[in-house]
Amino acid sequence: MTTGKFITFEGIDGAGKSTHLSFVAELLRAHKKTVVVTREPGGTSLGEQLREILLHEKMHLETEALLMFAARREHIAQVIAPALERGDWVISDRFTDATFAYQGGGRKLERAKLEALEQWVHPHLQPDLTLLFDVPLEVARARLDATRTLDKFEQEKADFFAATRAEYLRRASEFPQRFHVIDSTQAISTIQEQLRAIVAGIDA
Ligand SMILES: Nc1ncnc2c1ncn2[C@@H]1O[C@H](COP(=O)(O)OP(=O)(O)O)[C@@H](O)[C@H]1O
Ligand SMILES: Cc1cn([C@H]2C[C@H](O)[C@@H](COP(=O)(O)OP(=O)(O)O)O2)c(=O)[nH]c1=O
Repeated sequence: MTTGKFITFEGIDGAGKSTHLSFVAELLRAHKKTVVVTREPGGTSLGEQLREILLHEKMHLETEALLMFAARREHIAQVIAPALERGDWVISDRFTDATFAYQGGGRKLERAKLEALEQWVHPHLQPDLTLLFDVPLEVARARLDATRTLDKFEQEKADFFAATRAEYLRRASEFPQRFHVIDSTQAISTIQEQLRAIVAGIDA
């Protein structure tokens, strides 16, 4: 049976990943794929309720990591795994790399604890492709300030985002076969051309 492919979008807040999500979904639809677009934390009714809590309430660092993985467990069971089994393609706005980057890099939770949760929640599932939208912190911050009211994570300071970005880049070099790092300071149209080539490659 053909199974679909699993694509994740990652980057620090304001890097520009949401800007490119629907573009990639449309590219895949043009390649005759059935595409499911979803997000984390969220993607299910329970997950969206957990998202509200995660984005707005202060909590212990480990509670935050556990709730991210609890929402993810539900997301995989209800949305991601069934879609891939049907042969659909899944695009998720963030997945487990975000927990390593934000709770691990940004908040300094030990990597071994996150690896244990990852092994528990999805021992056999990894994205086929992870698009990491990378920008310097000042660029991300300026984009956020220009556009929206900031949630709990977006209000964090520069050193938090520096550590989050560094952990994303470290993971990109640890898993080069699935990561594509995109220089998100480039013009949107230039990035779209790169995405077109990447999507053509993964569908080959
Ligand atoms: N390459 C780019 N050049 C200039 N502005 C951009 C670029 N990518 C995104 N933006 C703008 O930056 C802001 C944040 O982008 P968004 O996609 O919401 O970021 P994210 O989802 O990564 O937090 C938006 O106003 C968007 O239009
Ligand atoms: C999935 C995930 C997200 N997050 C954070 C990153 C973001 O600041 C926030 C929500 O992500 P996101 O949906 O990218 O926010 P927005 O729609 O405002 O661009 O949750 C974590 O800290 N850990 C995780 O595992």
